[in-house]
Amino acid sequence: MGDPTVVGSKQGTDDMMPLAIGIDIGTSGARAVAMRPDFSIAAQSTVALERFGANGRDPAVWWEAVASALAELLAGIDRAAVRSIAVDGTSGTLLPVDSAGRPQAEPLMYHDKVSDDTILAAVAREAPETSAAHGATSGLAKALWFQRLPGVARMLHQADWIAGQFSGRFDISDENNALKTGYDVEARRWPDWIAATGMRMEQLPDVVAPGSVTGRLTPSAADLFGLSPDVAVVAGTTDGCASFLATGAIEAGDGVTALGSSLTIKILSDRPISAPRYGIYSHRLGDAWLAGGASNSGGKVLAKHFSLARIIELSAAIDPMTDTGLDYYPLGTAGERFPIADPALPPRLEPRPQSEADYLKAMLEGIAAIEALGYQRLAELGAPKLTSVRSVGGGAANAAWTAIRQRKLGVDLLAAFSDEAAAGTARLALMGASEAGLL
Ligand SMILES: Nc1ncnc2c1ncn2[C@@H]1O[C@H](COP(=O)(O)OP(=O)(O)O)[C@@H](O)[C@H]1O
Ligand SMILES: O=C(CO)[C@H](O)[C@H](O)COP(=O)(O)O
Repeated sequence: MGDPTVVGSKQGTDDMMPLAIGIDIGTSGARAVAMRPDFSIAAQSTVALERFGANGRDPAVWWEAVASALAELLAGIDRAAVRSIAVDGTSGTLLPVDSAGRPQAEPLMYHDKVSDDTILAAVAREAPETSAAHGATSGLAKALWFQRLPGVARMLHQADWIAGQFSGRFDISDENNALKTGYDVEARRWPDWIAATGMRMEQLPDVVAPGSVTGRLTPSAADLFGLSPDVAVVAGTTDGCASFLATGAIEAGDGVTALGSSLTIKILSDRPISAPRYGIYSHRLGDAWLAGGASNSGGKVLAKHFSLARIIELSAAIDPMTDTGLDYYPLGTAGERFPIADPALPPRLEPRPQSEADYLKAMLEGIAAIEALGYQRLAELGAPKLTSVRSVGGGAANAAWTAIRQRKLGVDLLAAFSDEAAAGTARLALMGASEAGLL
């Protein structure tokens, strides 16, 4: 992916270097990053979804937020320098569209569950033990649910649909988004067992590697943003993979922990590791693999008990070098995906100490223990030895938590090149522009 140490963040229009744009459509908003070929960031922008209404599951709201973030980004750079655009989105969010890309139902978001027993039984029966398509939140379960609707031509992931607004293509996805919909990333095709679940194969999107060019801007998208119709649209990825790429981690054994609303960990591996019994799956990136999983623990649990201001205030009073010994497993509600896959796992947040700072500290310790267990499970299953961890997400800024994690993980915690998923996706946009000879 190039040398992540070549950095230098400069805002403005003072150079004529070509630019690639990465767009991240996430749980709370849309972000855009313009990146130069040396991976330095020329400009970035953020727009909250709520600016366009409270319904974060309305594709029209996603697009308004993306269009607004892109317009803001383009106002600060030379539009003629833009060569390519790629998009990442929440992993496992699916929507059914007609042949013109019009949504045929409200999307099912990444955390939505399909509760139809026939669908879940069909996937459980047909999917190989190692498939990431198992479970009620999988993309495949959602596709099987949606295919009952009339008028559906294709199932698209959130990132595919946004990219389609740029390219006019509503029939294509990337290997990372397709993983949880059952795509076989080792054989690089939709496997035959999917048809046996009852899925209409023609409704699944074509799949290409992240970073491949899928088309050019439509004349209307080019007009809307004042960009050349030669700008390449490049296959993107999931938000989790994009966050990994943004950090600049490139060596086998490099780990990345995302301390956002949830806790996601990934390690760069020379082989895929798949163990749905622990919620572990592997995304493919070229000939390397991002092995890991996502826990339901994380910042959302902290936010249930403390305001952000209180977290910051209390964290300053925490001594990270001692342990409370409370052994919490912080969850918002019962149910965990990784490193323990148990839909009924209860939260463990007792006994409650008198001091509020100790209560927060015990939660931070508990989340750090889940993170350490996650990396340990990956090692047990054959992942390379963990050599370092880079951190992204809101919790990465908490110094007391970082010190607690350092003790529990026992490896160097390194600075991330960027903690914006959009910067990881901009790297894919650069790959595509390079492939198309546009740099
Ligand atoms: N200083 C902090 N210490 C601990 N947690 C924090 C801190 N700042 C933010 N958070 C947590 O990070 C989460 C937001 O992180 P972010 O990466 O923006 O989330 P998202 O996954 O929704 O994109 C919130 O749930 C919040 O509780
Ligand atoms: O919880 C999520 C929603 O933001 C993440 O998308 C997800 O857990 C990470 O998935 P992946 O590893 O496939 O990128």
